[in-house]
Amino acid sequence: MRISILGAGSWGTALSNVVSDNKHEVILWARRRELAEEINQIKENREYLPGAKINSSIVVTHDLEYAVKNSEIVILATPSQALRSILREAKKYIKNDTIILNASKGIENESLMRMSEVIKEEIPQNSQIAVISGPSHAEEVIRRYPTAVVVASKDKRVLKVLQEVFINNYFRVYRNYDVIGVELGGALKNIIAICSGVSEGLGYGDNTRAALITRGIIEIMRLGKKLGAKNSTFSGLSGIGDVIVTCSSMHSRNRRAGIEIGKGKKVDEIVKSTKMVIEGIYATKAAKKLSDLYDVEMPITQEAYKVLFEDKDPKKAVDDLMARRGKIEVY
Ligand SMILES: NC(=O)C1=CN([C@@H]2O[C@H](COP(=O)(O)OP(=O)(O)OC[C@H]3O[C@@H](n4cnc5c(N)ncnc54)[C@H](OP(=O)(O)O)[C@@H]3O)[C@@H](O)[C@H]2O)C=CC1
Ligand SMILES: O=C(CO)COP(=O)(O)O
Repeated sequence: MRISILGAGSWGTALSNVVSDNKHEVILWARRRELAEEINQIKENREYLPGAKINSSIVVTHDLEYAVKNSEIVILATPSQALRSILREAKKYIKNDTIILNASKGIENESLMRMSEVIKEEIPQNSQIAVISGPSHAEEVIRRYPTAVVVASKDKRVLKVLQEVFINNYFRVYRNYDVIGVELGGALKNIIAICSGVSEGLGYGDNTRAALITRGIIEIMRLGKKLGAKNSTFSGLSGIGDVIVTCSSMHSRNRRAGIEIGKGKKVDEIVKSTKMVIEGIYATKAAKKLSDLYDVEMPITQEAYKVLFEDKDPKKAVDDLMARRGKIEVY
């Protein structure tokens, strides 16, 4: 199949290699011409995944029309807040029967929409929309470390096609019909990953991380339920699986940002110091709004918002979480 991947950051590059390993024709779109040319030349994305070669058959281009035209699958692997604008440019080249797969993990801050909702709104005539999510750091996928993810779509045929396209001996793909749950898990776990980092930066240990992971997934479930997700999805790869990996991995940009915040660095400084996307910052903004809008109890998210956007002292945020009245352990 001819597969286009939009976004030549870490994830787009790693996913390109997976489908290329499975012998598909892969075109990777980079927004900067220089980056496209460099990857084509040295067969490595030195900026985002240094030290890992990509397959020589992958074509990297800056030409969006060339990238997208005639593709049977288009994968969106850009930061979530940029997805709509890229889709607006690309949609005139996308055929109505092309499968559109969202690989980005976020919620649009303005509209509070999930990425598949943004896709549906921009390309209403296309119903073959899906999402891929799960515990999958690009740095490990590019090195072919065994990884398991989930694809979700309402369309049974689309799910089968995507599972077949991605699955191989190091990339195991499960199917799920719960698009809402899979997408929300991927977006909201980034908030908990930042908090886990903050806790580490403050000098706290494994108990605190385990508490954040467990109570964090409960917050995600509460909001998910309100938004129409299935509870069981959050015990899967795109829920607890992704919370675990991002809260504990040295690869997680969200966790690393949290560590810096816990050590006293300002959020603006952290964002300026990296070209890599820290999705949890945007997810916190969206989730706080959703929590208020739907009256869903999300104390960790609310404290994360205060730390990220209202300059609250992270130590005080933890103290305030611990000082909440005693409760029964219920969802
Ligand atoms: N990294 C990972 O392991 C995983 C990431 N994801 C998700 O994939 C998505 C992409 O992340 P990832 O690949 O890691 O990102 P990176 O931080 O590695 O790279 C960012 C990419 O986005 C591009 N970009 C940045 N801002 C814009 C913009 N305004 N418009 C268009 N393109 C832009 C950059 O282009 P340029 O180089 O020109 O600045 C670069 O290609 C995120 O939603 C992330 O959560 C999902 C699973 C795993
Ligand atoms: O989603 C990811 C792994 O599953 C990537 O997490 P970070 O964006 O925190 O690096």
